[in-house]
Amino acid sequence: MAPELGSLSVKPSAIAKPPSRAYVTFLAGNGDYVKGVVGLVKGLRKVKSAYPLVVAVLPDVPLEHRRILEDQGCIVREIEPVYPPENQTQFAMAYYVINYSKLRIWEFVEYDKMIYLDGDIQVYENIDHLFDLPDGNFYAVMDCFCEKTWSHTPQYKIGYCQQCPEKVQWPAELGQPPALYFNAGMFVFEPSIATYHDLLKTLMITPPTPFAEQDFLNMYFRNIYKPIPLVYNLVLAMLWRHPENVELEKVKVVHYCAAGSKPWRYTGKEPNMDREDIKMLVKKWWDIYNDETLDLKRQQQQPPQAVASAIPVPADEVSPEPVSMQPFIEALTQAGAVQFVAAPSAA
Ligand SMILES: O=c1ccn([C@@H]2O[C@H](COP(=O)(O)OP(=O)(O)O)[C@@H](O)[C@H]2O)c(=O)[nH]1
Ligand SMILES: OC[C@H]1O[C@H](O[C@@H]2[C@@H](O)[C@H](O)[C@@H](O)[C@H](O)[C@@H]2O)[C@H](O)[C@@H](O)[C@H]1O
Ligand SMILES: [Mn+2]
Repeated sequence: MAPELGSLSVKPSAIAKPPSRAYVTFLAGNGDYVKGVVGLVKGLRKVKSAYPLVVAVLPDVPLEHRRILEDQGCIVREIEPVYPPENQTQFAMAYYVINYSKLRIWEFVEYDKMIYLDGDIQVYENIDHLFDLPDGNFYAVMDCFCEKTWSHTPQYKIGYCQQCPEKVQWPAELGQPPALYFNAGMFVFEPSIATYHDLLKTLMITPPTPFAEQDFLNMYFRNIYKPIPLVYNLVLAMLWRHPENVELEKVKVVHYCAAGSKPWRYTGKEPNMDREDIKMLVKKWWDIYNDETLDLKRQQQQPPQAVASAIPVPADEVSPEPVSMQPFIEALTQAGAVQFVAAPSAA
């Protein structure tokens, strides 16, 4: 029976709900990584990201730190730690054992899509367009195997790196070259309860390895991993290990993961830390961290019309141009296993 006009009702499922998206980071301990997260949320604000920053905090993150983050507009979510099975593994860094707790973010299913960023990452150009990448894949930037932290691996021992596979050929007697391997400091993913439970179940039967959850995530997502250009996660060691692959002026996201490069602990004494580009990137981080006009409280005190002028946003960052995803998507659909996903032209 045709419904009367007045009684027309639209099925809830017919009302398309806007996709729910957020950036997410991970914070553990009562130390100084909270500064990294404050810098990150201010950086996302400076590039006018349209999405919030969720912070997955372990129980040991003090209330004072949680308040600082909430005052900056972060959504603070407490998570329980995740530990790998009992093991004798020597992690590349002893504290890496706590990084398995990152796996809890797959449980944040109130979001359809999330971009994970380490707390030692800064976003210098808007990357919101990455949320429009096709669903069903795991997007991240390829890592580099040349730092001493990799000295336990066969690729390090023969001088092979995926960043320059033609420089030292992978010897046939070692079988297939290693699968493409991503840095787990930044990735685009879709939270899912089924994936979350399967991740934890798989973890319990997977012997831990030196790069902890990064190795585990590479193994787990190897069939749907799609490399994205390094402009989305500049692992600092690339500057001295593969300068030919880096166009610093095009880099959108910097990952302060090289030893001695955490801006809030920077002394300039460790190897490579006296480089001019490192000093410039550390200053760039501090400029945002110290910029009070980027503090949420300050912004809320000013009438909206004043806010736009209060933040001296460089011309190329003013209301970021919509980025066409087509080139990205075409590259993805054509990409076999190996090719990069080319950055969109306007990116
Ligand atoms: O004491 C710590 C160690 C790590 N982390 C979090 O875990 C991430 C991964 O650790 P880190 O970035 O130090 O690893 P790297 O990328 O330098 O290897 C950090 O960015 C933080 O988000 C933290 O909050 N507290
Ligand atoms: O727990 C393992 C960690 O492994 C990764 O860091 C490494 C990796 O990038 C190496 O390639 C570098 O040589 C090294 O300096 C750097 O610390 C992730 O950045 C981090 O989020 C986390 O997953
Ligand atoms: Mn990191």
